This record gives sequence, C-alpha cells and structure tokens, in this order.
Amino acid sequence: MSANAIEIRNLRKTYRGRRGEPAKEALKGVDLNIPAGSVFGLLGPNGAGKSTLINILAGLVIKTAGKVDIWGFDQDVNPRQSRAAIGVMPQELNLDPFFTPREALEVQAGLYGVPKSQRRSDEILALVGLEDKAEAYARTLSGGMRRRLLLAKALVHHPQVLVLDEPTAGVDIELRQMLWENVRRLNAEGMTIILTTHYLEEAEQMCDEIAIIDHGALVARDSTANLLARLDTRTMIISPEEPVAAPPAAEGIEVTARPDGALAMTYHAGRTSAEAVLAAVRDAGIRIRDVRTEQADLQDVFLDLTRSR
Ligand SMILES: Nc1ncnc2c1ncn2[C@@H]1O[C@H](COP(=O)(O)OP(=O)(O)OP(=O)(O)O)[C@@H](O)[C@H]1O
Repeated sequence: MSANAIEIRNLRKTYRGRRGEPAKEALKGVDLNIPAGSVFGLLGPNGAGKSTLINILAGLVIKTAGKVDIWGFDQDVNPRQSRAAIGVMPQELNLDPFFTPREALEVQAGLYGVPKSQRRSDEILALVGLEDKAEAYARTLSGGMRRRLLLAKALVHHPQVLVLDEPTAGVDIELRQMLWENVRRLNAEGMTIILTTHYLEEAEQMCDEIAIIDHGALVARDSTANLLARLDTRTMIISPEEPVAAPPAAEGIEVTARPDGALAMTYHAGRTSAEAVLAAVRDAGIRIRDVRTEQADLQDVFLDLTRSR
C-alpha cells in the first residue's frame, strides 16, 4: 500500500448524448492522489463532475479512460479488491422499502462477501443511532433515519475508504452533528474520508485537504490551510464621516464605493500594510467614522478559482 488511499491518473468520462444531444465530457483527464488517513474534500460547482468521479470510484459509472487505484488495487486489474476497499454513502435515499435496517445491513454484507462471523450489524446500527429501529421497515423511517441507514450500509464491509456524497444536504443540525462525530471518530481510527459538500464552511472545518474541480478539470488541490493562505487579500471597509467626493488612490489598493457610501479597500496583506491603507484614506482628506476588515474564506477561494472559467 502506498501512502495514497486513492490514485487517479488521466481519468476521463464522456457520457453519450441522449436523444440527439451532443456527448458530454464530464471528466477531462483528472490526476488526483488522496492521502491515506486524510479527510479529503472534493468541491466544485453544480455539474463540475464530482458525482461522476465518485461514482467511478464506487464502481457505479464506467470510466471512458484512465487509471484508478483504490487502496493499491487497480480497478481494472483487481476489481473485487478495489471495490472492497471503498464504501459509499450516496446522495439519493435509495433503500429497499421492505427491508428492516438490520436486514438491509445483512444483505449488504452478503453482497460484499462478509462472513457471518465478521458481521457487526448491531454495532454499526448503534454507531449511527439506529439501534431502536433495527426491526422497522425502511419505508417507515424518516429522511434523517434513512440517511443514517445509508451511512451504516457504507460501513458493513469495513472499507478503508469512506465516500460521503453531499451527506449534509438538507439535514437537520442533530443529524449533521452525528455525521461529523462519526466522520471524526472513523478518521481517528484510520479510515480515509472523502466528502463532497456545498457547505464550504463545513469543508473548511472538516477537511485536511481539498480538491476543486470545475468543468471536468482539477483547478486546485492543496491543504485547506494553503488554499486559504493563497488568497491573502483583505478588504478594509471604511465608513466615512461625510460623503466622499474623491476616493483615495494608492498603489496596491483597489477602492470601490459601496451603495451605503462606505469604501471597500482591497489589498494584499503580504505586500501592503493596514497602516498604508489607512494613510491613503487620511491623505485623501477623508475622516473615518468606522473601520472593519473582511478576510478571505474558502468561499472566496472557490469563487476566485471557478468564476473566471
Ligand atoms: N448519465 C449522464 N448522461 C449524460 N450526461 C450526464 C450524466 N450524468 C452526468 N452528466 C453530465 O455530466 C456533467 C457532470 O455531472 P456530475 O453529476 O458529475 O456533476 P456534479 O459536480 O456532481 O454536480 P452536482 O453537484 O450538481 O451533482 C454535467 O454536465 C451532467 O449534466
């Protein structure tokens, strides 16, 4: 096993066009390594290709070209081993309505060839907080409980890599906390976690490393800290005492007037000091009523990388 849980080389997927529509190139040659033991975020705007990539990892979508290794097993050479190394919690609540949670886990374990002696259905149900519902029919479970069951199903074969596709979209706070507690616990036990999320704040908090894809191509791949540091822009918001006639001008500072009359002064903290920004304001004869600063967050990094494309 290398230090990477997943190694992806030149991964391509072109969907055939349906009913006269043109073919769709959803992945355009993606190279990506996901370190073992990390919590890895896969981000991108709608239609970027995240689900396609995850579904290829899960063995649900057949790639057009490229190489995918999961836990050291090439998907094409060792399909069974590579599939056994990964568990996927899908976005859709696709559950058989006639199975109870315990039955659903047993069936899933059977599909993955987990011997009866190694099955831990009750333990996994307890982990996701469904022990009381072990004998309830899936159709009687709430949306939140179904999600818990999907997570449980993804864990039955003890995968080394767990993929969570938009796990917290539209879920309540309690379930969100349960999910993140479990992610932290499983990761602490050594499981590699890959997640997609639309909540960038969540990615910022949870992920050690992040890849951003857009239009089927990788546009960034770095530690969360480095990605955030990449944008060292700050914006100082100056509320003037009286309306500003001539905005300040200084090298390295971009000034825009906000509708409420405030001046947004954007600068690179590495090159321009806050003092220089304030001096430019005073030099323009502007009296300052209030000052605050805005820092870049993952949302800014994300927009910066995906907007221009
Ligand atoms: N089965 C399919 N047939 C044809 N085109 C598809 C198919 N599945 C996805 N696509 C197209 O491929 C592109 C990538 O889709 P994908 O679902 O992977 O994006 P995504 O990043 O997961 O988006 P979202 O966050 O909205 O789920 C999109 O343009 C989508 O319309």
